[in-house]
Amino acid sequence: MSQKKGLEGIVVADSRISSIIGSQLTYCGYEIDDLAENALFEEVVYLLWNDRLPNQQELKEFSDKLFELMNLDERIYDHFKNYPIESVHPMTALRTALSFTAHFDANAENTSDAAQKEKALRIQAQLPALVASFARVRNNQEVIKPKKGLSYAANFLYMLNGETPTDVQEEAMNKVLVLQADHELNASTFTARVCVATESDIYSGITAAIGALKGPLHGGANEQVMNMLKEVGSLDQVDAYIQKKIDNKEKIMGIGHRVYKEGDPRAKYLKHMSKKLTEENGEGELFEISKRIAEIVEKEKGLLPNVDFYSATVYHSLGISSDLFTPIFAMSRASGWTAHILEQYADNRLIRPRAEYVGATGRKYEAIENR
Ligand SMILES: CC(=O)SCCNC(=O)CCNC(=O)[C@H](O)C(C)(C)COP(=O)(O)OP(=O)(O)OC[C@H]1O[C@@H](n2cnc3c(N)ncnc32)[C@H](O)[C@@H]1OP(=O)(O)O
Ligand SMILES: O=C([O-])CC(=O)C(=O)O
Repeated sequence: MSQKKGLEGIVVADSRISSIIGSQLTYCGYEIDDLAENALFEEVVYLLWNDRLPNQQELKEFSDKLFELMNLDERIYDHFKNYPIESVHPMTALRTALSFTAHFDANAENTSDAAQKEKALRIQAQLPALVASFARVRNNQEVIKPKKGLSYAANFLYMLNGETPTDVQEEAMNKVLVLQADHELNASTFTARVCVATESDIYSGITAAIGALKGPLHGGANEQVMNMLKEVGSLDQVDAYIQKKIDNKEKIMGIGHRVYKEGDPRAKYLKHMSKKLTEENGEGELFEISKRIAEIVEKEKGLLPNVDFYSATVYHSLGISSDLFTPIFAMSRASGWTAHILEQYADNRLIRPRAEYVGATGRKYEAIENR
């Protein structure tokens, strides 16, 4: 296949934010394993935006500011009530809602460095509140405001469920957020960079990125993985189900990657977490089904699980509805999107590739009655 289809392997930017070499992923020079084991998601966001980890005082100020901005304008909570709620996918809702939040930001069009950073912070803070409040409004539940003193991960679960999460739940959510925060020039990040390279605003860049993440070949795969597991139903059905998909040349969701050919380094954490959490919930069979799917696809096609494969059962074990999986991915990836947008602004040039014309030539306009 020609490289130009899908821009495979084509380097189009210099970036200091994340790097993929073989199966090694780093954020600003820190290995993903180190950060997944030790870091709070807020620290990772700070790292991606400032190219260094915060000290204690900086982290406190940063977390306080995030908390402050998490409280949405009442009109934003209210606007969800005007959605034809039963039919709106949460990613569609998020795409609209994030765009709507720009209406409440007096600095939306301000292009100073300070204003751009402030907007990044505002977006990062508002996303969990948007996802959680949409989920509650569609279920006819009261919206829950963030609680002071909780981490970003815990506050999201609190706003979603109305209960402070257990340590195990908070740790799992934090880890998933850290693991998905950035990933070089994936499709949604590239989308964000293309958008703001026209000197458009950061809200437009993030709205465009949410749209790109939604697709099942990208972030939308996590929801499809859960649908597949439900469809398979039980361990004894896996082999026949997957063989049929392979025979029909259908893609198996959560498997394969454009860059990683020897395995996605994030998947091993998520696999481990999936095993632990599903067993604790008495749903160990879901993990066993996932593991068997991965074994068959590796044997038959030589393809390995990506970040979306085991994250599905991790989210499911946290009691999260499957159509919220991709919005949660967006909450995490917003940190990378905004980091890349700020990097693009700092050294911008319009992104405008070429296409090779392969269509008809030499046609002449013909009057409509003669066609
Ligand atoms: C956060 C993320 O975005 S991670 C990716 C999430 N997406 C998914 O999980 C969706 C399923 N996976 C896929 O569709 C692909 O592997 C992608 C989109 C991730 C990568 O795609 P590309 O690099 O473009 O690979 P491409 O789609 O060209 O596949 C190459 C070959 O492997 C096959 N293949 C790739 N992924 C899969 C899969 N999941 N199941 C079955 N076959 C697959 C293709 O059918 C193709 O086979 P062929 O050469 O016989 O036609
Ligand atoms: O990099 C990619 O193409 C997809 C991916 O894994 C991500 O966005 O995390």
